Amino acid sequence: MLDGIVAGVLEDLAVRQATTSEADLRAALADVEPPRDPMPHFRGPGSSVIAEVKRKSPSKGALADIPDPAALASEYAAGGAAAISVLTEQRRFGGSLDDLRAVRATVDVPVLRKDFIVTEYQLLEARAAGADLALLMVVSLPGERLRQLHDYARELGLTVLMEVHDEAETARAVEVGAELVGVNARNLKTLEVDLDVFGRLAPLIPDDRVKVAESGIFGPQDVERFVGEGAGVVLVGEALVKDGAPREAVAAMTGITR
Ligand SMILES: O=C(O)c1ccccc1NCC(=O)[C@H](O)[C@H](O)COP(=O)(O)O
Repeated sequence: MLDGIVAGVLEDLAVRQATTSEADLRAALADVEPPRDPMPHFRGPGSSVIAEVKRKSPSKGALADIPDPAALASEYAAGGAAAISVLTEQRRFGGSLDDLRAVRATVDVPVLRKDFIVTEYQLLEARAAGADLALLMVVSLPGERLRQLHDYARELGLTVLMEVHDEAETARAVEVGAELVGVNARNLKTLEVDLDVFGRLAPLIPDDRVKVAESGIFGPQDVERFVGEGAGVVLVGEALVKDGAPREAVAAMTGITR
């Protein structure tokens, strides 16, 4: 599954690279607002929510139309979301960098580019589109590539959300110095969701890092569980895009303490 997604991402990337050079993106950086730092909020008391704009997914198919991603993001922000995640992958998730631009221009909170990032170009593209954070998935970045992309993202001023799903990936994320470590309950190879993964991996992440619980979160009771296991932040997609009252749904998951 993951290999297929990344192959499609690389094909689409080649098309964009043919029309927009790295030099063009670098020039565009001059006109972009400076990055917003999510870490002070993430380190504050109680649970922070990263609320996701997600139209469809390989595991669940169509989730929500979302004709106006900026309007949905505004509702999330009004509910107290600490950051907005925008899935920019097009083929499987129906997202785009235009979604990210629209969201970033509308909300005041930091915005995450959620995509399958395996090249420096994609990081440059993210920042040029206004992203404040970028996702790096340890599983997709072998050897030195993880450190190289992490360091490059930091040079661009991006906060890295480094995603792991097992013990070996967690050790690599910690070793690289990731400040924000996301434990994805979803196995991206099988798409199975196992909510016990966070409790298993969280003790392997030093307490000076911020721990993010990702995927399969459907309400405050799930957030309470993950906060109890050490999460400072939860990342929620499906439950929020399908909720008729996203502002209230975010508010109910925000500020939960141990
Ligand atoms: O969501 C999927 O089916 C998926 C499949 C393959 C790779 C990534 C996938 N999702 C990305 C995410 O990590 C989630 O969108 C995010 O954690 C929110 O999950 P959820 O709250 O369960 O929608």
